[in-house]
Amino acid sequence: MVDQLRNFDSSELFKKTMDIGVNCQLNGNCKQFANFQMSPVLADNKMLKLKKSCYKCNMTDLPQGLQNFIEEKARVCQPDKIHICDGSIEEYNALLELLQVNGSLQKLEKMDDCWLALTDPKDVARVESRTFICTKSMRDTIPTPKHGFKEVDSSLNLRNLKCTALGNWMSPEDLEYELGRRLPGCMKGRTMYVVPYSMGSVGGSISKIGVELTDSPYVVCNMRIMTRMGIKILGKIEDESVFVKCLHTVGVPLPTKMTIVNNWPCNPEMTMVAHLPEKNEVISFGSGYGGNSLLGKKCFALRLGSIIAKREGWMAEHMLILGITNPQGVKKYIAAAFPSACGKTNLAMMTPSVPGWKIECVGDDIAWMKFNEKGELRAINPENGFFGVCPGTSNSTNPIAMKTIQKHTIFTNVAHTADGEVYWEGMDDNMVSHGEHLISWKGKDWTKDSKEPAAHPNSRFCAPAEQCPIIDPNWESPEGVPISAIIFGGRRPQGVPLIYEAFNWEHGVYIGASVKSEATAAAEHKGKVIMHDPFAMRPFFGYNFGDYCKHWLSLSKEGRKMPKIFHVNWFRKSDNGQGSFLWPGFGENIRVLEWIFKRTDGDDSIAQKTPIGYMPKVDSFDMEGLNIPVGCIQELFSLDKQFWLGELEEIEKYFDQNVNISMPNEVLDQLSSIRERFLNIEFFNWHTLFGIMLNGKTFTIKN
Ligand SMILES: Nc1nc2c(ncn2[C@@H]2O[C@H](COP(=O)(O)OP(=O)(O)OP(=O)(O)O)[C@@H](O)[C@H]2O)c(=O)[nH]1
Ligand SMILES: O=C([O-])CC(=O)C(=O)O
Ligand SMILES: [Mn+2]
Repeated sequence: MVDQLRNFDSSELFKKTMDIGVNCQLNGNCKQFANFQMSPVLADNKMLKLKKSCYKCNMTDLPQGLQNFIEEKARVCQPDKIHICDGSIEEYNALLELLQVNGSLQKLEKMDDCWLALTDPKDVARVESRTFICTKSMRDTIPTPKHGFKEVDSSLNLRNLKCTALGNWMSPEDLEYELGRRLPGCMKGRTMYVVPYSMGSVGGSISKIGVELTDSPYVVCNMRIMTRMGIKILGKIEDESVFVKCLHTVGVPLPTKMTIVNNWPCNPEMTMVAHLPEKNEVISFGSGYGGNSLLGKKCFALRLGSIIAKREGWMAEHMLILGITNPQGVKKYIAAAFPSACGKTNLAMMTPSVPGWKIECVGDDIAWMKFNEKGELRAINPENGFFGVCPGTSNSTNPIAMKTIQKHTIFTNVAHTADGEVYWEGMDDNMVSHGEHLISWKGKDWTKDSKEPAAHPNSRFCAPAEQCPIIDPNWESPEGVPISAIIFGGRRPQGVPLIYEAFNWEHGVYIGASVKSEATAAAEHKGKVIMHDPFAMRPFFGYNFGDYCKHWLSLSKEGRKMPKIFHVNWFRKSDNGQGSFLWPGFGENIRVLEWIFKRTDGDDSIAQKTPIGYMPKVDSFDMEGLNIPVGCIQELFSLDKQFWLGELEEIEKYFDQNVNISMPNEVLDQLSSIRERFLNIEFFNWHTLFGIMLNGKTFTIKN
């Protein structure tokens, strides 16, 4: 029977009716085999029971462009079966059951329709070193570094990959070679799922369509949460040019001699995530995790998205979007870009500590933003769910996220209790009675005395956005919400104050270009080094960063209401970056948003000029009820001249070496102006409530 399956001619398949989701009897007829979903582990003739009334689709009725795409990839990847996803709840449940039967998912019995996947420990985060863009001209993708490319380890198995601090590039010829030794037969023994999806509400003016072919039912289930997925999308595909073509495979054809760990097939030695902007295509091989496999997210919405956005004059950014309402009932929207695992989900779902203020969530990771004909910047969240970091999420830090993830959620790499509840580092103690033993993300017995963490630092929840108790009423608005402010930020243990504001758009572009942050667990980086992460987009640029800066600069035009640009830092530490966080963060961040809110109203009485931008003035910053020592407040707002001169020198060197001749002069001019202002400090009014450190001296000047 299996042999029969192997031998079917995929082109035959396309002449047949794709009758999906209907109970079929196994009768050994290849033609019919092609036509339905069956679990490979249910070979005892127990059919996966899909309820009636699922989508019935004649393959030849599918849009021609889609038929061509499926056929082309099926010929190469040679799946045993093809399943066109209808996106129904019946299909979702059947896939969850399939994953449960084959041991890739466990049901979390104490929760409502919640599931746990434990991955192969080799496949736990995005692999930036194996992620690249393929264009004819290298210059389109990356700036040429002044002192040559990074050395590429031959163990990557990526021929002639050109690696830089601002992205990786491969030529079409080399890509062809690499695909040639990966794709042929890569889906043997598996089902190829066809996942049509929309980024943004279906039919919205900023929305776009993608189709992901994947051999991972785990990916299908997560895509159903993260995107609008299923047959409702098919009607939107008129021709080939309107959808982004995504191909994903775990890279483990069956039968296999490879050791499969945790029933999580993956192929780390051969993993690659390739983007082909000239073909509107993404090809991801070997990893099942997060941004490597849910191709609508980073690959489409950010990397290809940023290219499309540049071409069409809009922006695709790694930003949360929130609605903020003041005690008088005035509402605004703010977008914020922080690098991975630096607090976007937390800010987007914040519970304000100051009474009277309200936060509502539009999105927690990605924003697509476009100026409308009135000159307003309108933003949509192209996603449909949250793929959020678990560790650190608790009823005290992010109660809204905790409420969001109690049902219909897929968890990956968290710990769990014997009776089926989730657990991770930083979760409220009363969620799980301690002393009780847990099972760690590695599937081992775990107690609080264990040396290894219970959950992987990059463990994630995947939950439908509509479950968020503070989801914004306009979160699916097709024309998007109006953006009044853009915030940049990162983890800066030293030197960078809690909040400052750009003098103008060009200065804001410089601030975005100079974002730096301590490395986190969201990618493969080791240790706590401070890395450059311009616009929080370094791993996600689809094209040359110099051109990206030019694009941002070009957005400021007559007649447009340009949002004000800010920089925040929740992560400054005492003792020159060695001690504890100075700022309580989380719900207290509302105090910073309050200042930003007032600034977008044009309140000049609350700001003063410093060399790096506007900062809060005496008494303008709401400190009431904040229980932290005055010394901490002073340190949070202090500006150290030597630190900043060093910082500017380092950024200048980074631009010079890595962006080189691609960097627009406007950005470099901003850097020179900041240095100039530091060297001529008397130009500024230095009086602040908090005191400013200059040359190591502290001036605390009362107004
Ligand atoms: N100290 C402090 N930690 C924070 C704050 N906000 C978030 N964190 C922690 O930072 C980690 C990541 O936060 P997230 O909100 O999930 O980060 P993200 O930017 O959405 O991450 P990605 O999904 O990877 O893009 C969690 O452990 C949080 O608890 C804050 O204001 N202060
Ligand atoms: O892409 C991922 O795996 C998760 C994510 O949001 C990020 O890393 O920023
Ligand atoms: Mn992210």
